[in-house]
Amino acid sequence: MQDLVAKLKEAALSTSAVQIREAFAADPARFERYHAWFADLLMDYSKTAVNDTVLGLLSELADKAGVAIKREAMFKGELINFTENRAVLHTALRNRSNSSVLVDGKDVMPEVNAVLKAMGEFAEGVRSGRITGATGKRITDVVNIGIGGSDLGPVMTTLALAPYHDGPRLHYVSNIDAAHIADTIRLLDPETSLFIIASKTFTTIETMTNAATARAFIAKALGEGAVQHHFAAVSTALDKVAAFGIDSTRVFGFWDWVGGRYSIWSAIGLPLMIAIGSEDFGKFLDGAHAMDNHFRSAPLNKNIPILLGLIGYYQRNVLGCTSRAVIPYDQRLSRFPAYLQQLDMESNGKGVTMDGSPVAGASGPVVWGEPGTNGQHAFFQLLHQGTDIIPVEFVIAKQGFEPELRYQHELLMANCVAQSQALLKGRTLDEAKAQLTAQGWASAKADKIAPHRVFTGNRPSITFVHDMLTPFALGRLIALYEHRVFVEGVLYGINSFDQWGVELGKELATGLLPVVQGTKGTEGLDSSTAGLVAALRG
Ligand SMILES: O=P(O)(O)OC[C@H]1O[C@](O)(CO)[C@@H](O)[C@@H]1O
Repeated sequence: MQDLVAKLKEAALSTSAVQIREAFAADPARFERYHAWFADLLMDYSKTAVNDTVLGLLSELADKAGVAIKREAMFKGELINFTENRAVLHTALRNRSNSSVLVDGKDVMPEVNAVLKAMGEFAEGVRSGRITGATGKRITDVVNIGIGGSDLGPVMTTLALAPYHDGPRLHYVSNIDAAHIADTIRLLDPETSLFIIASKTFTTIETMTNAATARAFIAKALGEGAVQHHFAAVSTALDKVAAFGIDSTRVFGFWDWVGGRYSIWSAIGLPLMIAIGSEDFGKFLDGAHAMDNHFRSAPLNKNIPILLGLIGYYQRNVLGCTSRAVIPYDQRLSRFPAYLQQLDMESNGKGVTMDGSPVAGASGPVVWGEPGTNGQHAFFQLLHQGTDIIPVEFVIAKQGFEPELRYQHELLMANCVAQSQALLKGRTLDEAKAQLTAQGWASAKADKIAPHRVFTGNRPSITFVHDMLTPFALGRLIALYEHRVFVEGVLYGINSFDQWGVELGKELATGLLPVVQGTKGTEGLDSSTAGLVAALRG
């Protein structure tokens, strides 16, 4: 592996000697060579610093790291999350072919289908008004209480699919900060509210605490007996859900082989299903399944998740880019970057390889972003003229859902393409001077100001274009990014499916609670921690 990385570093020197902008000048058909289609989804990666040598070496690296073998191991339910002794089978949740998927010799598909059916019945019952609150009133507001993977997926997808939202209003409460639940409850009529407690483990302190607050809200307003009518739960820990007092007919299970950040396809997707209906939720699963099939079968040079993973790895580990920005030119994808932060950074933010030795180079980058065009008026300055090179990934649809406002969509598209063009092209000192002189500036003044108006250009971006942000397209897009994270994880040689890095803070918070409450002293704490606790206690 390391010899290939060294060769890639050499190749990268020659590529950057060529520069992306010059590569376009030298090869007018560059786009033809460096783009891929999957149905209506286009990936344009011609504006990245790759050439055939780099792609050839990356493909060798993928072979050597065993991307194809490990991909099959994942789809077949092998225990690839070895630190937790678990299979990784979010793909089974959207296995629309229904072919059997074995875990420990047992086909998981009958259970997957049974939960999906139960979710559908419940969701349609709430949507139609057949399932009501304790006083017989129709449910108008559904509140999902969960955090991390039990929140980000449903929140992000509910916003993304707003044009399909014809069920009750959805609210999401995640933060332990009382402000979150208080501000939500203030909007609710208890008689017409349904709470879904979503937690894989059913132990997460934020979720359990917010759930208790919600329970008290219902019990106080409608009596203890009403609780069963106003709560449902999604979890793998059915015993703990029963102890909370949620009726077993309103509990939707999933399995330890579904990672939290990969769980939107499971019963964790229940709020989305209530919002858009089971039929459109099925189309969302169809889209992800289509991407799974593409990932499994397309040749490497046409395989969009593999290409995205290879280029992501190259930018991070060979070119040394420490972060990447994902900029959807789609307001409804406003939470997509936040969703990707958990997906990518909780998966690939690791320091040791599978055998426990330190990662040789870098592992996953910082992932961040905001929708365009808003980002243009905030942080794009740094993307264009800052000293760090930050690869950008743009996502845009050919059509919006507002045909009567087509002009606005045209402006959105023009801006998206213009940003990738500006990152590539830049503006030289001579061009900046010429522009100022043409505007009538005196030569000395133009000389002084021109350097501030120079854009280095040659800044990489990938652009995804699809027809429209339908449930199918959204499922496909999320699955695409899941598989890119998988590919990069294999190249880094790490386990992308555990998350031990979140444990220490949780443990320490538990220990600090009595100190913050004042029932335990600050002895033994470092002076900063003790000082902060003292300041907070006042
Ligand atoms: O669904 P749970 O068990 O409440 O966990 C919530 C989130 O907490 C984490 O374990 C990290 O703190 C995530 O991986 C997970 O998505």
